Amino acid sequence: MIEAVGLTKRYGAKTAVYNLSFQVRPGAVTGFLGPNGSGKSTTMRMILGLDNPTAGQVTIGGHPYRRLPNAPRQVGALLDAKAVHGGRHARNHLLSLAQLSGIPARRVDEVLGVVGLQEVAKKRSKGFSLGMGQRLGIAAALLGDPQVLLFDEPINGLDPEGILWVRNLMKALAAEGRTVFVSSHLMSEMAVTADHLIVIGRGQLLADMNIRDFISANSADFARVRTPDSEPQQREKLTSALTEAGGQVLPEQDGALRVMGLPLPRISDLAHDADVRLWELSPHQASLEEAYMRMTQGAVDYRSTSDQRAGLQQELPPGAMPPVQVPVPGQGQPGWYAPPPPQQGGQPFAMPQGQPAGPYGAPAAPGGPGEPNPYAQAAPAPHAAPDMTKPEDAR
Ligand SMILES: Nc1ncnc2c1ncn2[C@@H]1O[C@H](COP(=O)(O)OP(=O)(O)OP(=O)(O)O)[C@@H](O)[C@H]1O
Repeated sequence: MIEAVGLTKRYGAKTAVYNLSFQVRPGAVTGFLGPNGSGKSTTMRMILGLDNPTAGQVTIGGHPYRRLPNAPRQVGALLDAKAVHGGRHARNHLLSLAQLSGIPARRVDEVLGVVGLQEVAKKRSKGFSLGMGQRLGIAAALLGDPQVLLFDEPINGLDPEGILWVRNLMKALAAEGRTVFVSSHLMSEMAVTADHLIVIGRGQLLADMNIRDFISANSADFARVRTPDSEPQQREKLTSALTEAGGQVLPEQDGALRVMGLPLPRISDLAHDADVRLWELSPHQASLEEAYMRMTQGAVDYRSTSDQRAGLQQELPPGAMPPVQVPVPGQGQPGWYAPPPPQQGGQPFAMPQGQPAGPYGAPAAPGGPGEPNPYAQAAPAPHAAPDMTKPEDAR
């Protein structure tokens, strides 16, 4: 198990991680999510003893990484797939790592088989594609057959087959009782890989919960309603009727309506009363991506603005209408993924039970690192898969 308590890291004036406390348990894939620059890599580096915490501590099996006996046999990690001596053959790279940790050479050939790089084992890694580099990094992580595995963005650059392979590998490792901690930005992938989620924003804990609970706590169920495409006035009429009845109505990109706050039979009755025909009326639950966007929208450091193409717009011919601006999720529309929170007038983020609220809904810092919270004034806010860890002939 990995356990962080009050973990804080500052780089000069920059607080990368603040008062982070969590546990990563064995036997599950734990996803580590957060916007760009939220402190995921810094946290992983501190877990692996590559950075010293400014305050707090993090242990693996009760010991800080640097005091773990024979750490490379207990903990494997993929942090930066590019951190490889490019002039070395893939096999030699793994051999040198194995020798440093007293791992027999035959294990190198095993892990090359597991990650599918046998054919290129004698090729220099500087000629490797991004995906091949990721596979080599994963091979290095598996070398010591460790009980604890950390992967920072393991599917970066992988093709669909590679992504599926990593997904099955993570699940298989967890099903063997290992601790698997994996960061990713690909929500659709996390939704099908992780059992548990730890979400951070601006270095602070936003959520630590089972993936199903996370989605239901951070998303409002809604109905998708569609009126005939050729009759926009029907859509407007229905929007007014639903809004008057207390529903919240948002346009979907494909012309349908997203309706919250009204049950499906009531929407049907209101449409009938307004003499509006429906082409679609369906229940919908938000995806992990939507739940995640809702939770992290107050903790994003880098936001895009819409491209005005100043001076580059072609003048419209006389009488021509400008094109209709279709809303694009995440672009200049902070509320797109974030309809009103499920709890009326409540805290927009799911809170770990029984903890007082800190900024962004993160737990406050009870007795934390003993310093003021640097963000206090900040912006508003398994079924067992086949054993993929062994070469096919050994399964
Ligand atoms: N060595 C360093 N010196 C100064 N600032 C740093 C250093 N390492 C990280 N930071 C800063 O700390 C913050 C957290 O960075 P970190 O790389 O941990 O985020 P991340 O969640 O892994 O981001 P991403 O998803 O983009 O990889 C960022 O603002 C980053 O600029």
